[in-house]
Amino acid sequence: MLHKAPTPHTNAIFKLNNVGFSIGSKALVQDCTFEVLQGSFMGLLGPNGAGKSSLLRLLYREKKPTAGSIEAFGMPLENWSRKGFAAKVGTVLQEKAQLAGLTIAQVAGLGLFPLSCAKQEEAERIREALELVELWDRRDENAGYLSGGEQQRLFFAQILALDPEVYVLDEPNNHLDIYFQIRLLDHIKAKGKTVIASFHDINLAARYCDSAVLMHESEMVAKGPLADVLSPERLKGVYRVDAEFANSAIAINAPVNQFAMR
Ligand SMILES: Nc1ncnc2c1ncn2[C@@H]1O[C@H](COP(=O)(O)OP(=O)(O)OP(=O)(O)O)[C@@H](O)[C@H]1O
Repeated sequence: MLHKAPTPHTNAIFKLNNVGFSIGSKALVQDCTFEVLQGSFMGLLGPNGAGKSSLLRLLYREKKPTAGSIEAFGMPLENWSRKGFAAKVGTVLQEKAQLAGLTIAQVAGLGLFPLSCAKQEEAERIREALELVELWDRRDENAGYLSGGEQQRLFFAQILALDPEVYVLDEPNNHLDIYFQIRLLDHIKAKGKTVIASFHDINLAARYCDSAVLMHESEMVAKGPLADVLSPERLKGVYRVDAEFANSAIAINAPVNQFAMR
């Protein structure tokens, strides 16, 4: 459990101070204290059910913390107007909206409302984003018929059309083939924007993240450079694998028998 006060940074985009989120008696997030610095690409790591999506939900304001506080751009998160916040912080989420009845181009433009830009600029943003995810030629098709990976590319197009200051990505590589995983995340990384993204693939995280927060059973158990966060002890205790993370890659020997660990 980490209870240290956050060190002051003038360029912190998000500042979390002992943040917690519970539903009834169940704690989904506990004692999270860290900062997301401007221009950093931060990975949110941890096994299934660790609390990664729940924490991201607090950052993009789908839920409110039940303990602690979050600041965004130097202001309490709850003080931001919906439109002001939506212009600065974009998301690609695990849960997918219902797309049936909307065209691919319409879905790509759904995130643009906070910009209030002219129709022509809107159209250009949508075109550029759909070309990038290679769905421009299919722009008039029903988005509801897209495959899982194609839908994920469309959600990338949505955030890329907006191109916010902060990208909040919940398992961005979900459903994507290896080409699009690399193409889309390379593109976002090259922008130099602030990114906080949850990952299951540690090697993919290593390619992009300059820092990481590791969660386990709803608590933050480590933060810092990825290589420090993913020590062999933590890989064993948190991920339950006998493995070593070195030279930006993970070498897994074997899963750890949880009964043998007790
Ligand atoms: N509405 C809810 N009510 C009760 N428990 C919930 C609710 N939503 C999530 N949980 C539980 O909270 C825990 C954390 O879930 P969360 O989705 O944040 O984990 P995660 O780290 O993103 O997992 P994964 O890697 O499997 O996507 C899980 O045990 C989940 O079952």
